[in-house]
Amino acid sequence: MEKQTLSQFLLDEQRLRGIHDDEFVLLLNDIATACKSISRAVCKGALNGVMGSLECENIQGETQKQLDVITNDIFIEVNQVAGYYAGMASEEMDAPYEIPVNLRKSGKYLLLFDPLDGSSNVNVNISVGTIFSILRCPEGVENPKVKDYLQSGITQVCSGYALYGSSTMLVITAGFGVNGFTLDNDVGEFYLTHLNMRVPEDTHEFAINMSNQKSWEAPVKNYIEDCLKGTDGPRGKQFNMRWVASMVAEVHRILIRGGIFMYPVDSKLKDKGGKLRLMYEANPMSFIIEQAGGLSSSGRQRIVNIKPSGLHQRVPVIMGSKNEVEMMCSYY
Ligand SMILES: O=P(O)(O)OC[C@H]1O[C@](O)(COP(=O)(O)O)[C@@H](O)[C@@H]1O
Ligand SMILES: [Mg+2]
Ligand SMILES: [Mg+2]
Repeated sequence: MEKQTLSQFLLDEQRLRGIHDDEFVLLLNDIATACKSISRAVCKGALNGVMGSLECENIQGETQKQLDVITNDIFIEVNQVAGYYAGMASEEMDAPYEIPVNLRKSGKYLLLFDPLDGSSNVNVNISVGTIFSILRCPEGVENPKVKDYLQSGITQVCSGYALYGSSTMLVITAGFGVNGFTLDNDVGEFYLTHLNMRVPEDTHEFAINMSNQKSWEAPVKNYIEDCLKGTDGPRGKQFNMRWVASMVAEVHRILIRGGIFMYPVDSKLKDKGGKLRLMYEANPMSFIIEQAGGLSSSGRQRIVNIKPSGLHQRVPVIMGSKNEVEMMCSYY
């Protein structure tokens, strides 16, 4: 079988379907480059001396940067050079990052990202990832402010994630289905390995942090209770459970074999609105899941319809196999 690189795939889509402009193809290549670089940093693990989750001193007494910060810097550095973005916002930065004036060119887009998702897993060698979302910069805005980023998920031009697991994968959507690419480390290229990914409509596997059970809202409690009753309960089937504590790994599993992923609001999170961030996690992953035929909801509304009120806003998240998400939401 002929292997197709990410660039070849994007150029083919551009030529055959006329769906991307040159700038967009180049911009996705930069995202891929940043993810390759992060993959190297993550894979080096303790050899890089950056496994700690807090700033700490290495054996030479030098202050080490935590991997969250290193991956954030990589993402900015690689993606700002070409000048396609008017600005960037990250889970790791309080305020939007302003692109230096000498690097600003067309500046058509805004880039939002979670550079290291599942970071609590990094020093125990469990899969982590990077999540990104691309929005259009409002017309005529050269130096975007927070309000310019506060666009509903439905307006995303593109979103995706990189998963640093047993292999490194890049999974993207630009609103025309979802495609997955696997990094060939020998060549340093992402190759198309998962064409037109689809989430199976039914599942008997849920993912939720069960340790929060006593703090959940009634609909979540009732839904999980019914799942746990197995073949004798109202669902009439035995459920399996997974919890990696890396949203990227969880969503990837669901894309491959179906499932439902939930991080609902609970009494501990009520003041914050939820655990996961709308702009950096919930929206980009919802775009992917919906483009693959799944559903994504806060329990009360479609996530991509939420009008953001803040850059770091948090929301409840329920996403995955269509029929199971519909069933879960019916408990609300
Ligand atoms: O440790 P918990 O409460 O189970 O939370 C796990 C969730 O938190 C996250 O790790 C949050 O992401 P960050 O690591 O980017 O902060 C998700 O990936 C994951 O689903
Ligand atoms: Mg995250
Ligand atoms: Mg993170």
